Amino acid sequence: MQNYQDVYGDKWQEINKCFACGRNNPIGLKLDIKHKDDICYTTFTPKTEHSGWLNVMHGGLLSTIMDEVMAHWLWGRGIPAMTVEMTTRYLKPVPIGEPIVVTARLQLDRGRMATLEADVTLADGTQVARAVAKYIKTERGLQIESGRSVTDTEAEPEE
Ligand SMILES: CCCCCCCCCCCC(=O)SCCNC(=O)CCNC(=O)[C@H](O)C(C)(C)COP(=O)(O)OP(=O)(O)OC[C@H]1O[C@@H](n2cnc3c(N)ncnc32)[C@H](O)[C@@H]1OP(=O)(O)O
Repeated sequence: MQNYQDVYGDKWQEINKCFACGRNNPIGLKLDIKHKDDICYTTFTPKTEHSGWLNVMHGGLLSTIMDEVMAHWLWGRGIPAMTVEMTTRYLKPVPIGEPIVVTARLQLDRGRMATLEADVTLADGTQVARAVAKYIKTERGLQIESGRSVTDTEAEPEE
């Protein structure tokens, strides 16, 4: 199965505008997501501009990072997939300025659907959030072209 890296090769990071992992998105988080054994993980230190409540990291942003790491678990194993459902549990506030580790692993892989779980811990190991999400496998993910959603098996890369 082909994914974007197979198609775009070295140009991938130039083209990838993902808010979470794109190196070429000026307002993105530029996450560096790593794979190890049966997990996928990243680290992130929230800054003031990532706040929700005073001195607390925004919960939606935390969910974004968990979603991204879970999605990479699949994509990194050659399984392009899109998020269709996600449930997040916020256990403790994440303080601005404190590094977090976000880890994802596979829960269930059945047919077109994969269920993944993620958790977020502080440097001292305290678990501050967790999530479970469902992903539908797609040929190479989806692209929105001209305001229309298409499977990109129909669309060729421009360069
Ligand atoms: C290294 C490179 C890095 C690259 C890394 C890239 C990272 C990715 C980015 C992070 C992830 C994202 O943000 S993804 C962006 C947010 N997500 C999206 O935009 C997805 C929007 N959704 C869709 O476009 C659509 O739902 C699709 C295309 C995914 C699926 O549509 P479809 O093909 O028509 O499929 P559909 O019939 O609806 O569903 C197929 C089957 O799944 C079931 N199903 C559907 N949803 C659910 C659900 N939530 N829970 C249970 N079951 C479900 C249906 O009942 C059906 O069962 P049955 O009838 O077959 O039994």
